[in-house]
Amino acid sequence: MAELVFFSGTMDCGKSTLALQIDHNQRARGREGLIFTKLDRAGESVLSSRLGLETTAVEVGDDLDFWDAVVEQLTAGGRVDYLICDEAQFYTTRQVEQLARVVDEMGVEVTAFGITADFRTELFPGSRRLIELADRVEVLQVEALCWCGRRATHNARVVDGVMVVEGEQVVVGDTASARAGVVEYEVLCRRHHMRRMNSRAALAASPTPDTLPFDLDACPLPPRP
Ligand SMILES: Nc1ncnc2c1ncn2[C@@H]1O[C@H](COP(=O)(O)OP(=O)(O)O)[C@@H](O)[C@H]1O
Ligand SMILES: Cc1cn([C@H]2C[C@H](O)[C@@H](COP(=O)(O)O)O2)c(=O)[nH]c1=O
Repeated sequence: MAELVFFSGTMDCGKSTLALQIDHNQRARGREGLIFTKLDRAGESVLSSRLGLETTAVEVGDDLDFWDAVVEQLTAGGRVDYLICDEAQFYTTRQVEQLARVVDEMGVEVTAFGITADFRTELFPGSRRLIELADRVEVLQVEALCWCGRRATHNARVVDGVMVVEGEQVVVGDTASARAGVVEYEVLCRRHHMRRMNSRAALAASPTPDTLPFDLDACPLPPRP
């Protein structure tokens, strides 16, 4: 029976890599599918992994209708066994509802991938609807790590080395950028996200440049805004 599955987690935990692997394995067995993405860092209509692999994909604009996209493919004589949907946090709630309908009424397997929450720890609309509707929500096996060694569970936005907690929900970016003024992201454990202690702040607070404060008491709480 077809399912709507949501692979969810922080940035940099291997979601796009898994999306490419699932597509590869399906194709290797003669199954045919459609690949979708939205606002991938590598550019329009590309699904890219930090491991260096990428593939072309359909760019999901706000007016794309998944039901219509599948019908169009079938009408043109194509087959659609599955959909791979990356960066699904950016999809609209209506689009996630269309995905559920594609599963239930067309029997097409839909696997979606996306970050759960934004830099303020608030759910993205697409992720919220996927959590509400998915048959299964899966956490990836590969652990992205906080600088302290704990499993990373949250995404921090960093500008010029400083963690920020205000701004637009959507700003495309990567987990490391050397360019000044450019938004970058760092994955953190909850403790360090709540303390607003990214790796740069931890380094500044450590007694020597080589020692990060693994002792939580050594991490000062930032002043309340
Ligand atoms: N040079 C590398 N060698 C081995 N693994 C790497 C390398 N660079 C990135 N990775 C792996 O790729 C993962 C990120 O994969 P990606 O699919 O781009 O993540 P996501 O889509 O979740 O943001 C990292 O967690 C790490 O395991
Ligand atoms: C936390 C957060 C992230 N984003 C953007 C940054 C990236 O372009 C994508 C996530 O991509 P990945 O393949 O999972 O690394 O989301 C954002 O726009 N807003 C945020 O708060």
